[in-house]
Amino acid sequence: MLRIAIPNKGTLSGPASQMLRDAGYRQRSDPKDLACRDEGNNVEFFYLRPRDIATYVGSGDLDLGITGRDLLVDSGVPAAELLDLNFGGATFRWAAPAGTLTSVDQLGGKRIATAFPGLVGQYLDEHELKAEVVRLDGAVENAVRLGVADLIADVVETGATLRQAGLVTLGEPLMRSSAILIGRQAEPPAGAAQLLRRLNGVLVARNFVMLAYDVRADLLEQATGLTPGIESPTVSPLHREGWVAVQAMVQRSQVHRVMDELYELGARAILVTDIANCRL
Ligand SMILES: Nc1ncnc2c1ncn2[C@@H]1O[C@H](COP(=O)(O)OP(=O)(O)OP(=O)(O)O)[C@@H](O)[C@H]1O
Ligand SMILES: O=P(O)(O)OC[C@H]1O[C@H](OP(=O)(O)OP(=O)(O)O)[C@H](O)[C@@H]1O
Ligand SMILES: [Mg+2]
Repeated sequence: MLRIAIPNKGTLSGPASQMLRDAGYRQRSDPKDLACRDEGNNVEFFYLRPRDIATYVGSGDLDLGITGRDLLVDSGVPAAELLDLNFGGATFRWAAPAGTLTSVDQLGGKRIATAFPGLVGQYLDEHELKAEVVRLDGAVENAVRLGVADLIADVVETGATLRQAGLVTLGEPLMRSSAILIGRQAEPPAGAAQLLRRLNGVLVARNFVMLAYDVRADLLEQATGLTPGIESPTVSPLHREGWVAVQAMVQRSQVHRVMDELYELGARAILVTDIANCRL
């Protein structure tokens, strides 16, 4: 039975369970449950702190896990990223009170508050900078005004927490994070192929829609140029002489532009449908 670690609390917890549900797996019904067996799919889920998940997967005690890329790097555990799950996106950034620091070259000798000392330490080593890392558990944005640090390094999603604390970001992000599926090594463990196929199916279903339209046959080349699909568009004859029906997958983020361009070309009956799931 495949044993998979997923976040029990926090930002990644709900979306991770939802993605697994969308992929056809059973999930806990009580948020206090710490494990859930899905006999039909031969999988058991263990609900753990996202920060601890790399430890269980890196040691080989669990086969796979869902955690944040920043948490994996921070842990220092040599586990491998198998798949970007495309939720829980955030950057990890330096921030300081406005008007104090202007460049990351000034980090040397400063006190840096963070809940990610591994990630920050790695950056400082790589850039041959010496600074004091003040390890905190959370609410890191308070550290500067309370006097324990000169700047912070923390997760930034909307930037609202930084603004409220009077902090501004400094330099480029240390990293861009999102939820990822991790394994002990780059080669997925035995029995993981079905899970990976299903998760990829959910990712594609979320990112693409199915577009269908009718177009004059002499405009088909131009129309399919706008909707090349993933492999190739499906073209079917229409009862109406000289017209064809086309179906193709289109990126959800592009669909309105593509519909406008198809309409201008002369396509009609342009319909968009959500894809519930797929295997490509
Ligand atoms: N707005 C956000 N706040 C915190 N973490 C976020 C946010 N958006 C994405 N993440 C990601 O979620 C992971 C942190 O999750 P974790 O559960 O450890 O903290 P949390 O969601 O802040 O919960 P808590 O602090 O209440 O324990 C990291 O990978 C981080 O990049
Ligand atoms: O850019 P934003 O959208 O404001 O989000 C980022 C903030 O949210 C998280 O804090 P959380 O609420 O989890 O509190 P914590 O610091 O105690 O973990 C994170 O640690 C940042 O402080
Ligand atoms: Mg938090």
